[in-house]
Amino acid sequence: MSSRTYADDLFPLEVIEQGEEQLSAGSSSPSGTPNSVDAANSRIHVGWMTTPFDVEENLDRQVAPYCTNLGESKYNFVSFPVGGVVRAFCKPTALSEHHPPVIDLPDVQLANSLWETYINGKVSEWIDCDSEDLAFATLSEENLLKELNYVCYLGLQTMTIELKRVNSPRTAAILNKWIWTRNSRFTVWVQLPTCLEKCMGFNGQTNEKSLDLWTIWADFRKLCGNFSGMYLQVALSLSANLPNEFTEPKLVERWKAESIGAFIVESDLFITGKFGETVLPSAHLSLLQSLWSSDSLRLVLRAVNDVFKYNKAVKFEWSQALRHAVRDVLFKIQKCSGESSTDSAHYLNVIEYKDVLQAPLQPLSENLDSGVYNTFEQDQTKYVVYGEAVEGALKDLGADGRKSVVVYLLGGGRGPIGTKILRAEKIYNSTFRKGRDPLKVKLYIVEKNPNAIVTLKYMNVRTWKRRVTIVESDMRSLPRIARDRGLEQPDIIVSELLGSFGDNELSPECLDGVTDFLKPTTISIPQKYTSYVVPIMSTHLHQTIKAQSIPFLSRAIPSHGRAEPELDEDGMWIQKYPQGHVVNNMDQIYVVYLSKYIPLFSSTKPVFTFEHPNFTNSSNERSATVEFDIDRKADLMGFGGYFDLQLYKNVMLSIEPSTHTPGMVSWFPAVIPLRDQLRVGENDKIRLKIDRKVDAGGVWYEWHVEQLKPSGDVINTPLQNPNGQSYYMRM
Ligand SMILES: C[S@@+](CC[C@H](N)C(=O)[O-])C[C@H]1O[C@@H](n2cnc3c(N)ncnc32)[C@H](O)[C@@H]1O
Repeated sequence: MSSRTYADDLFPLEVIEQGEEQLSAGSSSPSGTPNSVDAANSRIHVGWMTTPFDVEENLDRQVAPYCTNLGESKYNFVSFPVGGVVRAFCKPTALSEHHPPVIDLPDVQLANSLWETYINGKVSEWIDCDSEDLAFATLSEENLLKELNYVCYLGLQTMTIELKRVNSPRTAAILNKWIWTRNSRFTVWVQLPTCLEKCMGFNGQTNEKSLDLWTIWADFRKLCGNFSGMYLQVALSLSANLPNEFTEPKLVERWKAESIGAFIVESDLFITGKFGETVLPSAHLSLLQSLWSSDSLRLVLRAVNDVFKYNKAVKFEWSQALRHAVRDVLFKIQKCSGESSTDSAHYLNVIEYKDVLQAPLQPLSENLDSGVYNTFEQDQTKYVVYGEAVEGALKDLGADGRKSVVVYLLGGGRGPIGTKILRAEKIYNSTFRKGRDPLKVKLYIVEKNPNAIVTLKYMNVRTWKRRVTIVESDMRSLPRIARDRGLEQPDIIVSELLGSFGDNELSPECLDGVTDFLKPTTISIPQKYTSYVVPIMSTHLHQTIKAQSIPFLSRAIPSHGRAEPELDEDGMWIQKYPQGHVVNNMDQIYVVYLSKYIPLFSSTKPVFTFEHPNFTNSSNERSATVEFDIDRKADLMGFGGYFDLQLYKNVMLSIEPSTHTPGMVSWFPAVIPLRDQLRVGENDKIRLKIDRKVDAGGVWYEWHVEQLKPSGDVINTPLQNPNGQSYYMRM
């Protein structure tokens, strides 16, 4: 017995090497680097779609040698009819008395693991559940179910079904029921042409003028209940003529917010490049490259004639041309964006957080743990800029020659900003006092987390030479404590109590609590912060938020809403969700390192602004209406939320995309979801109406969207998070 495996037999490692050099022409990547030809061969998976041109006698029983042949031409998998080629390619007209050939693709010809890994099951071409011929539609439905069952029987991981029509409600109904109710998971690739003329039912009438392929797909996935993009994906089949929606960037972009599983490329698309190599035309190449978001996407070659049936070399050229088209894409994106290049980003490994939902911290009502503080502290950028702000304030105050400045750090955590304040004193003295009459900073650190106080005391002895007065207290009690203990009033208060949406960690409420203790001249660092929003599209995020569920043993973990867990009649603790779990999921604000999304407007717009000190004691309740013009058909999932922070004068920190502080990873964007995706159209106006409400126990946002159609029609989405039932920031 040799040590060869089944897989080696099917897809041998020995491959035809001619053409490699030619294919690499123009590439600067040395062989052996992550994007070398060899690496690309194993990293980028190209499949072969079986068509009637492949059919040979007994092919349905010769799957193993057939795959081996394709493996020699560097195809990693095959999209093969799940019922076999005899059944798949029979003409609908030839279906004698509505009896199609039976499924006849014996399983034992391949090991189970090979079906799983190497075969994508293709639904028979003649199946058309939405045919106008109702008897044929019914026959198709029955047979689609048989093939879905056979996909499960073979244990395939992926299958492909072609979307043939502008409207496919019956096909969607079958799939919708299947994916939601069957306890067998495989990924469905919905094959969609990139030209409307290929869709049955399209006749170019005026009422279809606004129809596009994105809408056909978006309607179909909606009919499938927007099932998880892990299991329901679109496979774009690139056609020779690409309509506007696949060339105009703002329309192409929408696909970045969808779950794409594969690209199907027809063999007649290839042209000869300037070195005589096989390449894709530039429009197709740029479409493919702009949507190539991950090397786990699949490419599938579909031959459109049998001219090259026995020509392995040409098949090989096609597969390599496809790999070549995308092999450097991610490498270049990472290089351009400098992703993960900063020390902070590297340490935090931000890439791992892509599209992961995080609940915003509530550092006021909950005590942070050491690990969370440690994570904050990796982002040196934030602390450096805080240090610069304090230097600016010391310079201004110190200009009158005073000998001391009283600084309170409010919410000190483990003290990193304290260290920056003392360093600012040193820098100020060496720059402006030159060793004469040095300015002394009297530093107080106020912190309400008793655990962090342990660290602060340790830091005081070890690092700050006992220069710091540590006050273990909620800062809102500081005026009273200061009176009792005779503490001096601050010249400067420094705090960092900000969340991804600015005020959502209750900085305004905390800082208002110390106002009585301030001098009229006290400087607050920060002086001001503003939140911003932009409408976003992301089917993936919508699905992810909706799909969150609570395991039994977590049933009493407190929600983020107003209600608290209670002891149930059965003696077990439980957190109740009278509003329903899905509403609870959708009515919260999340923190997300956004990746699979697109903004639907060119810039953000401001929402709420807070200034400190708030000597006039003005209310922290807010109400804002933020309006955006929509320039394309899209599904609005909600809003990306950001903030910027004016620390002192022109010293700023920002996560607002156009002014983002370089290298700072302390805050990922906030996401304010809508309960359902809202279909918006070109020239619609959407208005986010958002309130910040405050009561004795806490703060919450309520929001909804008003959609104004060009016709004058107005659609209102339901009010979200009424009374803070799902998201309530406790004081
Ligand atoms: C976001 S953390 C920042 C910690 C630290 N300044 C840093 O930048 O690493 C906010 C800190 O403020 C503390 N905090 C929040 N509200 C407070 C309050 N009302 N009084 C005192 N400390 C508070 C929290 O316990 C936490 O340590």
